[in-house]
Amino acid sequence: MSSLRLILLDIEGTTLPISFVQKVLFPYAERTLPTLLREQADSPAVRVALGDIEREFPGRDPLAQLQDWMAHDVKAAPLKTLQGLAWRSGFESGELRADLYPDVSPALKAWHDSGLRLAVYSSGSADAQRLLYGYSSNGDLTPLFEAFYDLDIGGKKVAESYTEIASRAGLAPQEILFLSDVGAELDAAQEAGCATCQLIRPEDGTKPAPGFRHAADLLEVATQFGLPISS
Ligand SMILES: CSCCC(=O)C(=O)COP(=O)(O)O
Ligand SMILES: [Mg+2]
Repeated sequence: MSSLRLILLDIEGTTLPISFVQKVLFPYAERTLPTLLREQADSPAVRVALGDIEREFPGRDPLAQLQDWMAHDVKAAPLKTLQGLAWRSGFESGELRADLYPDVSPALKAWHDSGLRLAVYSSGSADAQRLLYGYSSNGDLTPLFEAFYDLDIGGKKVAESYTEIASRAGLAPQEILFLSDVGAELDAAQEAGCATCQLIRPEDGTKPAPGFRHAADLLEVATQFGLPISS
C-alpha cells in the first residue's frame, strides 16, 4: 500500500500543455495587459508588481519588461501576478477555458475520491491557478484541491519551498509526491525528501531528466506509485 498522503502538482507541462500556455494564455495577457495597467493602475496588486519591476529594472518601461519575460517564459513574480489579473476577465467571460490534458480530470477525481489529498504548486499566481482549474473544459475542479501554492512560498527550484509546503500540510515530505516536467524542480523536491515523478508529455517534447521516475501521463503515475485509477 502507498504511504503517500498528498499529491502536489505543477501545472504547465504537467497538467496543462505548454502549447496552451504559449499560444492561448500568454497572447491573451499580452493583448490585455496595456489596458489593465492603465485601468487598474491604482489597485494594490498592480502597484506592488510595477514597484517590483521598477526596483529591479530602474527606468525600464514595465510593459517592455513584461513582454521580454513572456517571450522567454521567465517565471517572474510580478509577471505572474499581472498575468493572473489579465486572465480573470477572459476566464470569467468564457473567452478562455483551460484545456487540461485529458488524463488529468479523471485521475484527480479518482485520487480525491480515494482520500488522497491534492494541492497545486505552480509559478502561476494562486489566483490564476484557481481560475484555470475553476474554468477548465472539465468544469470546476477547484474543490478537489486543498491548497494552491505559488512563488509566495518560495522558488520551485529551492528545497525549502517543499519543506514549507510539507509543514503547512502537516505531513512529512516523504508523504508527498511532487509531479512536474522540470528536472530542477524535482531535484529540489527530492532534496527536501518528497517522492517525485517527471511527466514526459510527448506533446510538450519534455526531455527526461536523469535520477527520477518518469511517466507519460497521470494514469502511468498511478500505476507506478500504486495510486487509484479512474474506473
Ligand atoms: C495558472 S498557471 C498558468 C501558466 C503559467 O503562467 C505558469 O507559469 C506555469 O508554470 P508552472 O510552474 O506550472 O510550470
Ligand atoms: Mg511546469
